[in-house]
Amino acid sequence: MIIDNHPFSVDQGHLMIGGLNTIDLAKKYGTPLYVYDVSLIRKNCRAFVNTFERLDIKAQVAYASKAFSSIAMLQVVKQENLSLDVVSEGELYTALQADFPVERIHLHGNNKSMNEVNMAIEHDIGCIVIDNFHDIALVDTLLKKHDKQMDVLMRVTPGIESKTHQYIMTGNEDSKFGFNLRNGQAYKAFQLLHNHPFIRLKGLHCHIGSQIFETDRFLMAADHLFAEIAKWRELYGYIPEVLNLGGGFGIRYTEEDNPIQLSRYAEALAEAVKQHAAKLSIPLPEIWIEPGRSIAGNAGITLYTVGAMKQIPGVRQYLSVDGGLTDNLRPALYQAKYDGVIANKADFPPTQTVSIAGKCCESGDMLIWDLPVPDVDDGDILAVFSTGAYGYSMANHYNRFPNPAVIFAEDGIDKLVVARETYQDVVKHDLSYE
Ligand SMILES: Cc1ncc(COP(=O)(O)O)c(C=O)c1O
Ligand SMILES: N[C@@H](CCCC[NH3+])C(=O)O
Repeated sequence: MIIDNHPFSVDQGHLMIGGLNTIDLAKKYGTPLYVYDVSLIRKNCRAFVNTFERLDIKAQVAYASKAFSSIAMLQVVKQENLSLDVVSEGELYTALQADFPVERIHLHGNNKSMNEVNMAIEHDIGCIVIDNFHDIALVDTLLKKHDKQMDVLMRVTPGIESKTHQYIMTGNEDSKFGFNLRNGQAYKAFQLLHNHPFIRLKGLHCHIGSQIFETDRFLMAADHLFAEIAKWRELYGYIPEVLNLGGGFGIRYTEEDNPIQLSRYAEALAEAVKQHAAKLSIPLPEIWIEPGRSIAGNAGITLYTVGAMKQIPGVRQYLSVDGGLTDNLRPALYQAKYDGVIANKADFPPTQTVSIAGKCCESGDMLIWDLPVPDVDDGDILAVFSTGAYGYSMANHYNRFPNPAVIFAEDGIDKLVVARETYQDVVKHDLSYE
């Protein structure tokens, strides 16, 4: 049985993932628990890689590790031959611990520190994405100090409002990211970077936002980028080797979402870049993309144990679980919607509508509003779907909750890949004042 397009089966009423029974996993590892179907992570990686291969286009698919970074995750991404986008020393450190090939790591960030850039240069990572004039000065100084050269991309802001939540738009005019194309900042930055003695400007980068369903805004971004490239080419003879069009490809969280197939994003971008390059009579640049959510999102679920239930007659039935905004901040931060199922009654017909509350001391700590469910008992297991991206990675310690464990499930084998935090972990940096 397929539930709402999520490729999870049901066996004797129990939700299965990666060939494993979610109820057994909840018993073995406790809840809340993040569980990933590793074969789905691999399938998502391959959807992009295979499309570019089929189109015979030189490309790099860089997993945006902010979506979910852990050593095991990056090892899977490495096995699938993807590249990697990191935005901090912590993400870069995790990549190094996973023994990720350094030449395929790209460093982002709108306020890179000296330590971050030093670490990137010392480890000879593949490329730094220059975001602003502060970055240019920093990278210039540190490359001189190390007496090294480095490939960079220049991140530009095309001034496009993507159709998504305001907090996750990044290509609009009023954005903290990148050099604005419209007001001439990008052109100024280009003049500093072009023919620089240590910095090799390999091309341009643009990321318009996250959880975007249509291709039209990506194509619009490509139009803006090529208009600028045409100018730089005419004035300086510049030809980009790489064009990075970012990530942001939308996924299904609930039935309201209608994402297109991942391969169609890749096809649309490839076609647009091909056409523009032909029009300018320049060689086809290598196409890089940076999917995060579309690699990890649908592959992950979170299991919770149901506890208190509160009925307010004529108003609402609250059903509280043992996690909440500490393991999934997205509903509280973006009013994000999720779908779920009572995992030990996965094929039971719904008899009521409930709202799933977290256990944090916040009225806004609601995971799902109005979920149809069968009769629910204390101790039932709730599975929330599509929590694989920006769930664990945005987990926090509000109310001093320890972070949950992460399990990888593949071909019927479960593997603990991030241990559950203990209360000792929670207080481990606290110092006494007695
Ligand atoms: C520069 C950059 N690249 C890639 C991503 C990944 O986005 P998504 O997870 O939506 O694919 C982000 C996040 O929005 C980003 O800021
Ligand atoms: N954290 C966001 C996406 C981050 C985008 C990164 N620039 C989300 O959960 O939707």
